[in-house]
Amino acid sequence: MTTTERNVVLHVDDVSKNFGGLHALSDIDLEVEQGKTHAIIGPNGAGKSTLLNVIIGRLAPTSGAVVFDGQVLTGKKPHQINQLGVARVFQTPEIFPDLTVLQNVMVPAFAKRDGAFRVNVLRSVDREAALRDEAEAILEDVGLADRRLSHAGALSRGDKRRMELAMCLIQHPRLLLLDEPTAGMSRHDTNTTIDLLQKIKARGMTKVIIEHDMHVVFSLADKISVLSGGRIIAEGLPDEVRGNIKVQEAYLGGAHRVEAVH
Ligand SMILES: Nc1ncnc2c1ncn2[C@@H]1O[C@H](COP(=O)(O)OP(=O)(O)OP(=O)(O)O)[C@@H](O)[C@H]1O
Repeated sequence: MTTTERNVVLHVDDVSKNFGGLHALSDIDLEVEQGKTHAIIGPNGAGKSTLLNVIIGRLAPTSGAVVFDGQVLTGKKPHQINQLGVARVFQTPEIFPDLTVLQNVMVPAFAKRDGAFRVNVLRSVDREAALRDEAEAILEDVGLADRRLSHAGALSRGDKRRMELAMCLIQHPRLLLLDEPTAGMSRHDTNTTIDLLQKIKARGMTKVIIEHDMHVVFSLADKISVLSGGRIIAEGLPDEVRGNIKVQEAYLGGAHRVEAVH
């Protein structure tokens, strides 16, 4: 089947990234289909965050290119890539600690609309009742409605991550990149986030997710790519990857089975 028939929206084309003499990524090819959730797993230091940072323009690849929906992202700045409909949730949430939770969620919507953060953004925030209604609905979705008037800096780590997810969702991204979205969350909050991400999937949003928690991976992923030592060593449907002996060996040194990681 050709990539057009499969409706591939994100192509990572032969990407390598060196840090000095370290080959963090070598010859990475990845295809992500419209509306699917593609998980990237692998041991610590495998190159997962580096790959995500190359996709969003935070790092320039040493060679190769990233193409989203027919547009070459490589060489564009992160905010330009964001304008094309690509949003991301980082391992360490990037938030405005002195603003309220509600204001934090509204700011990215203005940034997307205006192309950049404006000095008068807070004045605009007050005028935009419709946007506030949407932000409140999204906060309801992520389970933070009752914290909407709290200062963002006062939130727990898990709540900050949910707020950052809300900051992404209000941009209505076509591609959402998630770097360990449930890190720091309790099992209950993790399951709530899985439910939310499944709901988003039902709306057709394409997602790339980096995750160590195999419960999250196997709950959400349509396809899994396994990175080890900067190379993709296996790729396929969750059941194919689960049973792949190379993955068992590389991912866990052969000590455990992938499905045993919780
Ligand atoms: N800015 C940098 N400068 C030098 N080396 C780096 C840089 N960023 C990452 N590396 C190295 O590149 C390799 C891949 O790192 P990366 O953070 O992408 O791995 P990862 O799979 O995301 O790991 P983890 O699961 O621990 O987050 C590691 O050896 C790391 O030390």
